[in-house]
Amino acid sequence: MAHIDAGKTTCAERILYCAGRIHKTGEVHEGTAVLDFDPIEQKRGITINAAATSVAWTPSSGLCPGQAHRIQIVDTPGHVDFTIEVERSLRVLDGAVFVLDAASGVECQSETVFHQAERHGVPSLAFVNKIDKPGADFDMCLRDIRERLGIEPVALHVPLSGSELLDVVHGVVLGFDGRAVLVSEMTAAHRTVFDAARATMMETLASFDEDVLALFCQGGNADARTLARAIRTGALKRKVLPVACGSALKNVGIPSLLDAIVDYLPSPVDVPDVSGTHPLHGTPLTRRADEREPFAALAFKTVFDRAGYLTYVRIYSGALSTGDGVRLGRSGARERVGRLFRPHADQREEVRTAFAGDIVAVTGLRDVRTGETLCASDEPIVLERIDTPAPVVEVTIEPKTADDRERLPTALGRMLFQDPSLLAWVDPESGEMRLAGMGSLHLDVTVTRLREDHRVAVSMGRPEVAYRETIAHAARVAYRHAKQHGGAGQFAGVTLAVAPGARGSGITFSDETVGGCIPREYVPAVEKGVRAAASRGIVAGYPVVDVAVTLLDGETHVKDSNAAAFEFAGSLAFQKACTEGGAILLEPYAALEIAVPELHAGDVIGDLGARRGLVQRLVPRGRNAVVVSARLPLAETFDYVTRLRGFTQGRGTASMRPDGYEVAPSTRCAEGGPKRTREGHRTP
Ligand SMILES: Nc1nc2c(ncn2[C@@H]2O[C@H](COP(=O)(O)OP(=O)(O)OP(=O)(O)O)[C@@H](O)[C@H]2O)c(=O)[nH]1
Repeated sequence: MAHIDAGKTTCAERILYCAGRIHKTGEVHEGTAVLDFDPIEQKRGITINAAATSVAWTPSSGLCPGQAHRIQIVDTPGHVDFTIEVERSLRVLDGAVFVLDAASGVECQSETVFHQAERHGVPSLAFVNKIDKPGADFDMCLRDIRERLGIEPVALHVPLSGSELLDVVHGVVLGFDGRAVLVSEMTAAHRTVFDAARATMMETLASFDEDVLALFCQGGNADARTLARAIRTGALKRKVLPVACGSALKNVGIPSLLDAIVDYLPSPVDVPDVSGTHPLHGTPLTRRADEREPFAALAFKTVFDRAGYLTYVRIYSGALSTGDGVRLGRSGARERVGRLFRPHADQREEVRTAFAGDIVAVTGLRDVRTGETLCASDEPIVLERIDTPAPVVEVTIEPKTADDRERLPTALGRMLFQDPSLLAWVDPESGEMRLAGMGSLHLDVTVTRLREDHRVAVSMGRPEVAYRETIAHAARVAYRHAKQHGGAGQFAGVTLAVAPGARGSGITFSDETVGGCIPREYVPAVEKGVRAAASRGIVAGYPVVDVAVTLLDGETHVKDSNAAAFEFAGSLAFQKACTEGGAILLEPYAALEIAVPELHAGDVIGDLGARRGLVQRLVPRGRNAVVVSARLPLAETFDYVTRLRGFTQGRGTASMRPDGYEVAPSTRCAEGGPKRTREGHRTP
């Protein structure tokens, strides 16, 4: 995982080469990388899909020399628009290699993905890539890791030149020639560098490892094994970040990176038991990564391919064989797996059985979406699902011909099934087809895919940001729903309080009723009604967020009250309360990082001011360059990169990520934002 262009794909290609999986390396910039196999990726020179593969690796040194290991690799995209690929990969991986560009250090998106890994409890290992590049600065990267990521780095290597590394754990010099590692003794000059790096390493490890601490206090030096063990403990507990370095392009440092993956990242058996819940009674359950345990796996990706749907699953416990029947964790539905494949980019190797720890692609599953649990029919479990980020940008799409119009629903249906960060709906007022995604690149790629993969040509309107709604102040309302003339009646009374919640808190619901004024079993129905109303919006049809809802009181009728009546009352009470609470529009914001030559910094800052941006930080980078960090409305970023290139003569680069919501200026609220209606437009 990494910021865009840090070198993930190049790194993964060299790993495949060094491990003997491929015999010739492909290049991203020539469109020949094995892992960027999709024609759209090759044309654009970026990764869009997370591609899975695996290699066999036998470390030559370290904690388990001579022991064969299998490393499963998922190469993720760096562009923020494809964040779902990172999210679903991190959800099922045991460790992450965090690739940095040695000349750029920790960039905006690197910070995001590192914290994403932290959120999933996934231990990381950093690889400072591109040490061959002019301006490469390994010490700056270590400083950035400490300051921006808030974790202590442990340098495993020190780059001696663009092609040689000093191995700080083993005290030798490493050179690289194709797949071979050339180990040589240190010279006197190397020794000075080594002593300083080793002392720093000992000091860092002594902060949590007793053995290293004892040696450190006596002024002694630890042997390589003691150090490696301490680094492993620190890395798995996420107390330190081991940092390897090299140049993927020049094939420097890759075998050492593979050794470090084996030594410092967890294997499936090191990962704590995977936890889930019983689908019926919700009781917590755990499973060990053991093939004798009942089968449990998580589907993390589905790809539509010539042979139908191909579902990628990570097996957590037990084993899965061709033709096995499986239960879907949530719905309890049964499906039968067809064939099993070990993926290698767009190639696959068929296997009969896969075990705990494996990542395999299976055919035959028709209704399995991202985040669905597959389990043994007699030992059901539901594993934690995969979070889907909310789309922030929308467009109108228009099929070009009658033929395209006819084929669009099927094609779009398949794309929505594969990509949970995409939404599509028909605007009930205008009858237009709307598409929402993570950014303009995401939508652009979707439209290209519709044309190239599904032969459906559509034109795309101007991208617009996806607004949200919230309330300005607290309110309290009582609502009574009574329909009691003739036949079966409907009665429910609900008193709700709404209050503005913290940004990013979504809708929180708490029940403070006493004395059984609303029977226990109807409280979830009230909550369901509230959430449904929130998703429909109050002022302009955008989802309502950041509201704390409290159920205070209610009324029940012995005969005429039921869940449907309470759901309806909850929904209406919430709508009324939000209207009284002054519903307002929120617009999405972006965090932006702009690297420019110093002489253009003034222009950049002036332009940001004109776009309602707030400059947060100005940090010098290398010689004569600065990095400007700013926050501005997402709507102001659509043509930013083109404009920036214009006024910096192509020398400025910018990267951004969505960064929450802020109240939209009142003029926009008065306009009601883009035209929306209330009913059901958000259903995919
Ligand atoms: N000088 C130098 N260039 C490199 C190195 N590694 C990769 N590159 C170049 O950097 C560019 C980006 O490399 P990729 O491997 O596509 O980077 P990525 O992180 O996979 O990119 P995305 O997946 O699109 O985010 C390509 O032009 C590579 O040739 C390196 O070690 N040194």
